[in-house]
Amino acid sequence: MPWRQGIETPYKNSPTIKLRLYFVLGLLIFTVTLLLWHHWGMNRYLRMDAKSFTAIATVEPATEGAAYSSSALTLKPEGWQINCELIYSKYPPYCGLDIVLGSEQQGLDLSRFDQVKVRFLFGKNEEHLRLSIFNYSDKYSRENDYLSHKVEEAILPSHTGWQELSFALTDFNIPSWWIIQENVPPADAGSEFDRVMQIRIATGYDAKEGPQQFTVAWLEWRGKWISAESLRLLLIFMWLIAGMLWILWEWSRNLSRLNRSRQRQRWLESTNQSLKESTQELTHRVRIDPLTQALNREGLAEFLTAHCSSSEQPISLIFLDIDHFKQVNDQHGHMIGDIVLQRFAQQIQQQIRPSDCLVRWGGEEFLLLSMQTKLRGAAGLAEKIRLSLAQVDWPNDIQLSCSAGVAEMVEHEAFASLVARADAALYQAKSAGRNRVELAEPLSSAGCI
Ligand SMILES: Nc1nc2c(ncn2[C@@H]2O[C@H](COP(=O)(O)OP(=O)(O)OP(=O)(O)O)[C@@H](O)[C@H]2O)c(=O)[nH]1
Repeated sequence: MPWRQGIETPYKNSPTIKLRLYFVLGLLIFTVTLLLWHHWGMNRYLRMDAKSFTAIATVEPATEGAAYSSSALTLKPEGWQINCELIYSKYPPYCGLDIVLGSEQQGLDLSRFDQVKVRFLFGKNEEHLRLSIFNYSDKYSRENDYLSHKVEEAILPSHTGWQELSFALTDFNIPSWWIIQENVPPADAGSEFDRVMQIRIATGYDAKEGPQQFTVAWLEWRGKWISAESLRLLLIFMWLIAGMLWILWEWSRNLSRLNRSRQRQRWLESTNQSLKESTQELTHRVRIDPLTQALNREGLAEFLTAHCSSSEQPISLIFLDIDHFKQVNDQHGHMIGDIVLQRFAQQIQQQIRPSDCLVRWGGEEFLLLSMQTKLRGAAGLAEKIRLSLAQVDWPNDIQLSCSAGVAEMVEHEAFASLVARADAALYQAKSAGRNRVELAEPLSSAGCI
C-alpha cells in the first residue's frame, strides 16, 4: 500500500525521538564544555617587562625655577628601578616610569584584557604608587599632548617587600582633574582601553618630599579569547538557531505527516467508492438476468417482499411463453435464439409501466407482474403484447408469437398459487393452438406470501 510507506508511529523508542535527545544532549554538552573552557582556559596574556618593553623616567615638576625634582631609571635584573628626589613647587611632585606603547594616534588595544597584575617593590609606609593608563581618542586627544589623552588610574598601596597585585580593568578610575581640565561630558567620561598610548607607574598624590625609590618587575595583562558577554551572546544565538531549526524540522515533519494522512484518506475514499460500485454491480448481477435484463427469481423475491402488500392490490400476473421457441434454436441456432429472447423482453419492457415487473422465469418463459391492475386490464395488456410481436423486426425474418395465461391475485393468495393459476391458463392457451391469451379461473380465497 503506497500510502503506508514512511508512516511513523510515535513510539517512545522511535529513531526520531532518539535523534532529538541526542541533539539536545549534544547542545547541552557543547554549552557546558564551552562555559568550563571559558572559565578555566581560553586565556591570553601580555607581559610587559624590561626585556620586552622600553620605559623612560618621568618626573614632575622638572623645570620649575631653580628647585626641581629629579628622577633616574635603572634597569636591574629584577626590573625597572626608579630613584628620584621630590621637591615641592607649584604642582605636587611625582616621579616614575612611562612605558610608551604608541605614537601618532596608534595605541595598543588593551580592552581585549579583563585584568592586570603588577609585581612591584615599594617599601614606603603610608604612601602609594599610581598606575595610569593614557588612552587616545579622536574626541578629546590632541597630538603631542599626552595629558589630553584620557587618564585612567588605579592606586597601588605600599607594602614591605615585593608584592603582586591583581585587579580588574573596571577598577581603574578617571581622575576628576582630567575631566575638568578637558571639559569632558559625563557620556565620554567612562573607561576606554582600546588605544593605549602609554602606561605610567609613578609615586602617588601623597608622595612626600625627599628621596623615593621603587622597582617594577612586570605588568601582566590577562584576558579571555572570547569575553564573557560575547560567549553569552554566542550561546544564546546558538540556542536560538537550534530552536528555530527544531521548529522547522517539526513543522516539515508534521507537514509530511499531514500529506501522508491526506494521501491515505484519498486512497481510502477511492477504495470505498470502488467497493460501493462493486457491491452495486454485484447486487445488480444477483437480481438481474444478464441476457434479457429482466429480473431473475432472486430479484422477484426481493420485489415481492417490497411490493406485495394490500396497498398495491389489485395485482395481476401474466405468464408469457414464446411459441415453438425450440424450433427457433433448432433452425437458426442458439445465438439467434438469444437475440430473440432479448428482443422479446425489450418489446415487453417498452409496453409496461415502471411499477410493473418483468421476470425471466426460466428458458423462454416470462412472468409479468402488473401492479394495481385487475384481471381484465392485465388481459388487455397481454393481448397488446401478443399483437405487438408482429411489429418486431425479428432476426432471419422469424415469425414469432407467444401465448399468455393471466390471473388476478385474490386477497391473501399465496404467490405460488397465483403462478400456478396463471400457468394453468397458459397451458390452456397452448392447448388451444398457441398465440392467444387465456384467463385463469377465479379463486374464492387464498393468501399473499
Ligand atoms: N437460445 C436459447 N434457448 C433457450 C434458452 N433457455 C431455454 N432455451 C430453449 O428453449 C426451448 C424451449 O423449448 P420447449 O420447452 O420445448 O418449448 P417450445 O419449443 O417453445 O414449445 P412450446 O412452448 O410448447 O410452444 C429449448 O430448446 C431450450 O433449449 C436460452 O437462454 N437461450
